[in-house]
Amino acid sequence: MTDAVTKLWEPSPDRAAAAQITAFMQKVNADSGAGASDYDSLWQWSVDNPEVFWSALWDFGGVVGEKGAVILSDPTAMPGAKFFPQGKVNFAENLLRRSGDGDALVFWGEDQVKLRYSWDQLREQVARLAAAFKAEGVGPGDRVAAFMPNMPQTIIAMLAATSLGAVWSSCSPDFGVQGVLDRFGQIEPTVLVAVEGYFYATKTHDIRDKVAAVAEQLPTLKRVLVVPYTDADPDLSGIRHAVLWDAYLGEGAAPELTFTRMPFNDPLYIMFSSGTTGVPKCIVHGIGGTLLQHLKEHKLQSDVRPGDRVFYFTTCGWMMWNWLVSGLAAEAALLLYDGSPFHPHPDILFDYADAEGMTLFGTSAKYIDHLKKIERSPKTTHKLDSVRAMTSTGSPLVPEGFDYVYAEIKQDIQLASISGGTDIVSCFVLGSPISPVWRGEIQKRGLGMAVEVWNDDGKPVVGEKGELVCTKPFPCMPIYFWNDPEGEKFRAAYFEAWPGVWCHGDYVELTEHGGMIIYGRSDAVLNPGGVRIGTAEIYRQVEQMPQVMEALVIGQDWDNDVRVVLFVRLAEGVSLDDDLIKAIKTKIRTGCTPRHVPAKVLAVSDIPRTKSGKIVELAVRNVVHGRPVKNVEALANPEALDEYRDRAELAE
Ligand SMILES: CC(=O)CC(=O)O
Repeated sequence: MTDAVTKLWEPSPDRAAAAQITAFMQKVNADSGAGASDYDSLWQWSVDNPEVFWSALWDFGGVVGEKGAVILSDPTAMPGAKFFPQGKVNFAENLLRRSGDGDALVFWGEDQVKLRYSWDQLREQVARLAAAFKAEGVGPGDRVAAFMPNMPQTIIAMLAATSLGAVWSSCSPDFGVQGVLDRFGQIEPTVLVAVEGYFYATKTHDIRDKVAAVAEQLPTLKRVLVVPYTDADPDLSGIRHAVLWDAYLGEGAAPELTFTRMPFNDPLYIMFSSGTTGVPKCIVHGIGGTLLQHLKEHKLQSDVRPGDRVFYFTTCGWMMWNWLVSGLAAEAALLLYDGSPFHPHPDILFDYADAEGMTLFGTSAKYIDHLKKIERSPKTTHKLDSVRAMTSTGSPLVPEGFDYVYAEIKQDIQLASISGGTDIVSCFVLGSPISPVWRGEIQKRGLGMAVEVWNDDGKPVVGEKGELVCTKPFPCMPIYFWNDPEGEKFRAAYFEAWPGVWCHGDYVELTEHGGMIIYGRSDAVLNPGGVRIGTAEIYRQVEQMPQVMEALVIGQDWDNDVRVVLFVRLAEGVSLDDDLIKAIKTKIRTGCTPRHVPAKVLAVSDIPRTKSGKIVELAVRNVVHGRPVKNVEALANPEALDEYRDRAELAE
């Protein structure tokens, strides 16, 4: 049920000609006879020739390291294929390839703290910290964990750890003690890097008690390195093994920075599944796979160039932080922000864009939806001259969100809705700087990613809804799950539906433009009367209504069938009377089909979400069915679930 689709943007011929992906295409045409003339033919060649493609990408991305003679071993084993099995790289070495006094990191902690590091200063800080870590005994394979905001010291610590071949894992300081222990307790870190407090929505949060409790319960810790953020001289007497950042880094001449080159497929990051279905799974990503994939996504798919200024609104508990920091490998400066994106006022990120010459503005669909709801018009209040691309993720960006960006933010911009996630620390589908943007569609499938949409019979379909699958190995597949020696949890997570094929769990449609529409998570699909409905189809309709701020929809088991139940958070001063319920149902009936119309519409004051902002349909479904919700620690607002429990309206 795709509407007539409008082309909203197209790169000018000059812009397309100057894009790095064009240079890459010319190179592989000349060197390897790729015969590509546009994005789609380049994509086809890349998935048909994975060894040539990923090897060419290594060269084009200027990867620092040793490639080895073998590009791909066991090419048909999935899982099991290995890219660059003899390759050796160091992640930090690749990110610190630039030097000089130009900006490498800029930081705004809301409007409270501003910091700036040049490439040389960044390198010096990394060198000091790496030497201190090394003296502590940190080496290859050891885990360094961070309980940190998205600030420069987090990146410095990651680079110092990975320069030594250590493995990095992070979560944001709004996590509760149990949430941190559920994650870091599994991976047994040697060092914890933490702040003493953080700012959110202009308030200061002192987290020393949380840090102390975490340190107490992580027996493997040798050191807790504390970054003073909200208080320059905090009392750390309650935190075992605590030392302040400056004291730990030391004074005097900085030591020389060296890099331990590690096997390409050794661990770099440990990420965590959102964990609302049990203790979070520890997803381990490899050094080389992450590096190569991010080089591709930055340079080719987002046209990030040396000297660019890349921003993503993220915490370091979300994989978009890992994606952002790799921008250093494309020689871009990173614009970091921590805190609320709406404080001290709703335009703060646009102030940041103008003040710092932002070139890529990365954000979430929820942020765009919210700006639209509160009727901001950044194009009239800000210049935004430097911004060439905007990316959106976290949940599907609806067609009206595309309209809003072009009408109210900027007309000449590549708007790339992107999607993949923690499981691959990157994207399956994302932007193409040489292709049009069609309303409501993610532009393209990522180069080298053999993404298809399969129907229930496991047949590829176009223009029909189905499962997003990837049929061939790709380098940024997790290398394994932590504490899963036989790989059982790993296989169960991705390869159960179709052996040998990655099934991502997204309910999607491949369009005639080679673009993708995401209708929601497959496990949240509603099934009234046996008809499959993606949750995003319903959100798209109700969130257009000014009375509705946000919505969450589930299927409730009812009378041997499933009925659709819609929860709405209403705008201030609006109440859910019969007229509004009728208007909501009419909007859904006319925008979708009678099958989509909810049997029940209920008002709630809050929508539960994970700490990275994703609404948790499955947790609500469990609460409504009286089933336990595992690991509520993963939620930003677990108390919100109470409103969904034992609702009398859902018993009749
Ligand atoms: C790239 C993404 O898919 C990010 C996310 O939604 O988690």
